[in-house]
Amino acid sequence: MSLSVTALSVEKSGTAILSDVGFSAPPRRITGLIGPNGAGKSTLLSALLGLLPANGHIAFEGYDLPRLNRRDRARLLALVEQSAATEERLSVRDVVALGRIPYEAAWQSEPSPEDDTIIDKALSDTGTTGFASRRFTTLSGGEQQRVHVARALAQQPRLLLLDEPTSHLDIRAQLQLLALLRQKAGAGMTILVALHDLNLAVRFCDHLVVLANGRVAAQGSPAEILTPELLRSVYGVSARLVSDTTNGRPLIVYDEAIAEGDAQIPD
Ligand SMILES: Nc1ncnc2c1ncn2[C@@H]1O[C@H](COP(=O)(O)OP(=O)(O)OP(=O)(O)O)[C@@H](O)[C@H]1O
Repeated sequence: MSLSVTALSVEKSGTAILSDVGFSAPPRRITGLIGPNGAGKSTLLSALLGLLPANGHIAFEGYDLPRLNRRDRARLLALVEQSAATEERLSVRDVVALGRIPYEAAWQSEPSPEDDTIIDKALSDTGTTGFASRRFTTLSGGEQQRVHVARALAQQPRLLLLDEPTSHLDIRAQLQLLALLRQKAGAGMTILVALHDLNLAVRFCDHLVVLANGRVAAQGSPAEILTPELLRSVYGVSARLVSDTTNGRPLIVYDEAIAEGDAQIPD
């Protein structure tokens, strides 16, 4: 069953940040959450994880997510945040092991042999095995980002949420991460990923949800919804879509930012 969000609203400091947001993310697929700066993508991901008070309905695989306790929710879904504070002294392996906390028995102080296998797999999937014994804070931004993905994978979620997971990655690491997400979706994970790179979104996502001004401006397959009109009205750019014969998906070629008054961002 899909992730289904209905009439979701979030306020911060008395300001409406998300209003009447409704969308679904198909199971075992990658859904891209796109939209300009400030559209509400991070707020939406935090609300799905239950980190913010929100009104509305969030259902996943028959569960009413806001009604689940923290531990059950953490076994069902994981979030890779844009930036996450991490305890200074932890090794990379310790950070990834945090993903196993929702499964720990009350008396358990060390990861079990089964946990160790899962942690090893998460490290190798993200190409971070070589850093395992390093102190996390000594890693570069891109290396840290991959470790945060490993921590979320170690959580073995059925629903994986990622907030701009490619922002610090070089192009090879970006392609590797998105290929890994495709593999995880193929193996049964439902994935919702906020992305700024629309060409990556077109190439790797099965479904897109476009946020603008805290509302859903469009949702559907990349080919259906990414039109020059949408790029103009939501992002304020003039752009063309050209066909890429290698994978049948279009490529976006950006021409220029249009004058602010010309963009018609939906209210
Ligand atoms: N405490 C607050 N009070 C008022 N507005 C806030 C508060 N916190 C966040 N906002 C606003 O909420 C909006 C949505 O922020 P959010 O971080 O969800 O956007 P985003 O789509 O993830 O942006 P980006 O692409 O820049 O990461 C922004 O305009 C932000 O300024």
